[in-house]
Amino acid sequence: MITVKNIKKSFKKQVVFSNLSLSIKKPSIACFIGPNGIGKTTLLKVISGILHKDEGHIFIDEKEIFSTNDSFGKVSFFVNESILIENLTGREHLLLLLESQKERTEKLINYFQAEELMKKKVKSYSLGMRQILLIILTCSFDVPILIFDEILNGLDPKNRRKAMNLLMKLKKEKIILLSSHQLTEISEIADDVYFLYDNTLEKVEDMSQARSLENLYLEKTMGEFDDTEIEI
Ligand SMILES: Nc1ncnc2c1ncn2[C@@H]1O[C@H](COP(=O)(O)OP(=O)(O)OP(=O)(O)O)[C@@H](O)[C@H]1O
Repeated sequence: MITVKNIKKSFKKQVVFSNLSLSIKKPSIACFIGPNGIGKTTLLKVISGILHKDEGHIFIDEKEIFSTNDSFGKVSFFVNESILIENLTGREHLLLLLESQKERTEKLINYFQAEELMKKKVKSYSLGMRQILLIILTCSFDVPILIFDEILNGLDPKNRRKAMNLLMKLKKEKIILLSSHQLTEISEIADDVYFLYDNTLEKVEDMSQARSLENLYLEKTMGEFDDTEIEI
């Protein structure tokens, strides 16, 4: 269970968000959507304890989270590809994992048919290959909360479908937090969608009412929409 109460985060003078609250009580997929630069990644990092918040409270299973020390063993989050080490192979990254996670990891490698990928150095990886490694690393931890930032980015249709099926399976027993711009896929797998915009976190109450999540998104951000033709 995750409870977020009135959190605020700023970088120097820039307030990214303030007074945001959220409660997720049962295993499910919750996805954060919203414009570029609005604060989705920052919110995921704050919830996981990677970034310190300025104000407010975060509780995971009633334990207050101040840093990754508090979320350790409860949350798996590999932030994004910047965490990968270019001169190591995929397999060498897996050496960071505990012995108890190895069986799970091998199942994931097999699932993504990533045996060859694991032998290569990360510096030779494409965007999609990096994403697969991040998914394998994150899911190797059998913890109650998994967090993915833009997990579906760069995956080809087959691997995207595999990743979605994996999330659908894992959500039966875990809370999964995602950020994404892939609204069609998100409307297929997410139980709850939260729209981060204008310093509010609005839950999309009835996704069936919206003709599609994308239409809803465009309606909300229409004021910003500028269809001026480019002079080039
Ligand atoms: N380490 C940092 N130092 C200073 N500003 C930061 C830092 N990280 C993020 N920001 C700023 O915080 C704001 C939110 O960024 P964030 O990465 O959370 O957005 P996002 O919603 O995930 O965007 P996108 O959809 O483009 O990935 C942006 O204005 C960004 O420039």
